[in-house]
Amino acid sequence: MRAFPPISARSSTTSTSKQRPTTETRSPASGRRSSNAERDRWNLSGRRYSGRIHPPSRGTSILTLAIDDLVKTFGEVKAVDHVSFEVEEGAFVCFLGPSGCGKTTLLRIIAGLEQADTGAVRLGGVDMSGVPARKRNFGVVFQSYSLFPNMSAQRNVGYGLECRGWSKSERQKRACEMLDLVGLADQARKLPSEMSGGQQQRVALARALAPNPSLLLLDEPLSALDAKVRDTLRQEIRSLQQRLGITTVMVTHDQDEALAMADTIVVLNGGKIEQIGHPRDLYTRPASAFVAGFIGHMNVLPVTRNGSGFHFSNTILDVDEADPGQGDIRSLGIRPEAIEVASSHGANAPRNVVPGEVRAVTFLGNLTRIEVAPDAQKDTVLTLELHGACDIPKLGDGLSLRLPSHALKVLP
Ligand SMILES: Nc1ncnc2c1ncn2[C@@H]1O[C@H](COP(=O)(O)OP(=O)(O)OP(=O)(O)O)[C@@H](O)[C@H]1O
Repeated sequence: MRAFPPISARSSTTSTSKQRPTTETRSPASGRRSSNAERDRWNLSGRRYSGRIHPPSRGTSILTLAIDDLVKTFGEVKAVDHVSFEVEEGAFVCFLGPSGCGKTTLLRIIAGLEQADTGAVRLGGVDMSGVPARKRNFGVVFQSYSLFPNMSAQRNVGYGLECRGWSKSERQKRACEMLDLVGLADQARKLPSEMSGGQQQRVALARALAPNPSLLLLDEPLSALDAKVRDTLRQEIRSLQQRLGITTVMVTHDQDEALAMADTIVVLNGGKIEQIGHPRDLYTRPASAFVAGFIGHMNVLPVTRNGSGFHFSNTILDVDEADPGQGDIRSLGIRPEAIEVASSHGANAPRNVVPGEVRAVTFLGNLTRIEVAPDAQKDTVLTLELHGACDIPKLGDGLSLRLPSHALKVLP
């Protein structure tokens, strides 16, 4: 696997190497390591691909995407508010955040479909500000597949190549290659109306990849699809992106999608970056209560603090976290899967044990989610998850919860 991280916050060290990063992938067929050329010949479903996908002709330079202090306002709304970061070539980056946080505006500025008020977008050190969208050689896939309804899948894929000067035979050959790549070789003559949503989005992806773009931009490409298709296509897009080594930026408001697909997630809130990091780091070390609540579920415990430690609901909580600091700490966080069931206790529960009452039990197949209202603080419901075959409590049961000191996080 390629060394990580592929993206760096502006303040961190940027890559100055001129060598293309080496990506090592294993052939799904043989399990052995593949060369770049070989890697190009698998299609979306991981099957051998019969044609040839030419890697983008970028020489040996690294095409780092640099977002430099971008600002975009619409009237009173600051959609993008001094955003800066860098994406190294070959990375898969997700913009994640609630509705209206500026994800799409940021992506559209990168694509050249929106003009920033100030700041710059650079690719491989070249300022793209004056370059119109159609000349940027970026592939873009939108939520609404945006296919021409009167054109076959093959013509849709080849369409963008015409204005790039490809001959008819080259276009046809390329379109067939690309449809093969996305597992639709046998659907080339179908109209979009004769295809499923998932197939149409594969055609849109094939069209975006056809001109060998230097950057792939995906704007909620899976949100119109049903859950099962979305899940399959999610894995296929990620696997294809890794095989082609194409730098990809995807907008999503679906945290599961971002966690499953991205090398790096940029969490946005109100036009600003809340945190940038590897999905695991965001989950285990959220930089703010906002990130903690947005990436997975986090139980937030309002606490007071005195000499003996943190106090929550008549319980003293020990926290391992190194030097939680002397600042004004008002809340601690703990993930549902980190909470354990303790043996029953009355009012004099030991440290880190919170007695309560079961308020909700939800069976979710592989796990059961339980909500517990602490006896001494009934308005702060704690959620925990029980896996496998274990005694599942019933509504109204008394249940004591252990909040391990190592799992409690100080929330800034
Ligand atoms: N063309 C526009 N004119 C006016 N306001 C706009 C325009 N485009 C976006 N906005 C505003 O800018 C802010 C950011 O919008 P944007 O579409 O980038 O958010 P988003 O995070 O992609 O949201 P969603 O997930 O709902 O698509 C919002 O307040 C939105 O209303």
